[in-house]
Amino acid sequence: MAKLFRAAIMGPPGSGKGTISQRIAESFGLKYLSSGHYLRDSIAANTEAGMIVRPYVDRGMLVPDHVMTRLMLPRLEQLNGHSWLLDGFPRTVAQAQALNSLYHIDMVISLNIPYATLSERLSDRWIHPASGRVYNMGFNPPQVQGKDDITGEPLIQHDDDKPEALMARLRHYKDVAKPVIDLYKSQGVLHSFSGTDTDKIWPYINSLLSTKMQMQPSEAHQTQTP
Ligand SMILES: Nc1ncnc2c1ncn2[C@@H]1O[C@H](COP(=O)(O)OP(=O)(O)OP(=O)(O)O)[C@@H](O)[C@H]1O
Ligand SMILES: O=c1ccn([C@@H]2O[C@H](COP(=O)(O)OP(=O)(O)O)[C@@H](O)[C@H]2O)c(=O)[nH]1
Repeated sequence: MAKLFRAAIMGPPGSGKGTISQRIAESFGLKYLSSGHYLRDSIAANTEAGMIVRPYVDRGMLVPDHVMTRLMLPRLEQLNGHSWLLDGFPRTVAQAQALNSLYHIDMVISLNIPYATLSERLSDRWIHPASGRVYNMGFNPPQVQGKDDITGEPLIQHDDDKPEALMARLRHYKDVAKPVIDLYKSQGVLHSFSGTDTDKIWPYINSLLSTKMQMQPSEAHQTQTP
């Protein structure tokens, strides 16, 4: 049976998590689970989960840990038997501890990108809400302006990508993420990447993943494989 690989990607808004995750999922066949996409989809579909999280997401506040873990852990259970990559979860130490109690995390990728780059990217970020595909008018523009390449559906911008909201989100990210990053560092699974361009960072992530995915211990040695 194929060896399973479990990873998470962290970084401030606009650091390229979604862009890099898309490449990792395509190149290495990992299932991609983004907490932000999942919550936004749930809100759009008016599900019970969506109604619970809406007040937080609308205000750009973190959803409480117990709600988040209750929503995300069953999603991971559905990925039983697959390698996966998480984006946006875990966001806090409590979430990381809940995840750690069930799964061995093989790798955490942390992205360090200068503020000016984040701000410039996000002011020009366009999203296809149904799939989460991201575009940027300079970096990876859609083939037809304002339309998703695959479905032709309209692209949208998030209100909280505007510079004023971004500054607050970044400050908040730093406070909350630091202890999570420290936790994964102490577990020896953290890999940090700095730079202003995903295309320059990507070859390093690609080669690291190629090496690590070959070096996986047998499943018998993993802490748990639910
Ligand atoms: N792990 C989490 N814990 C708590 N709340 C979360 C979590 N993941 C997502 N959320 C909620 O969903 C919202 C959107 O999540 P998302 O990951 O898209 O955040 P974001 O800051 O917009 O990210 P980015 O711009 O990097 O894609 C957050 O503002 C928050 O309300
Ligand atoms: O080197 C890069 C990487 C990403 N982007 C764009 O920057 C925005 C933020 O990227 P992403 O959504 O992947 O970041 P996240 O918020 O998920 O970390 C998107 O419009 C990307 O198309 C960019 O212009 N240059």
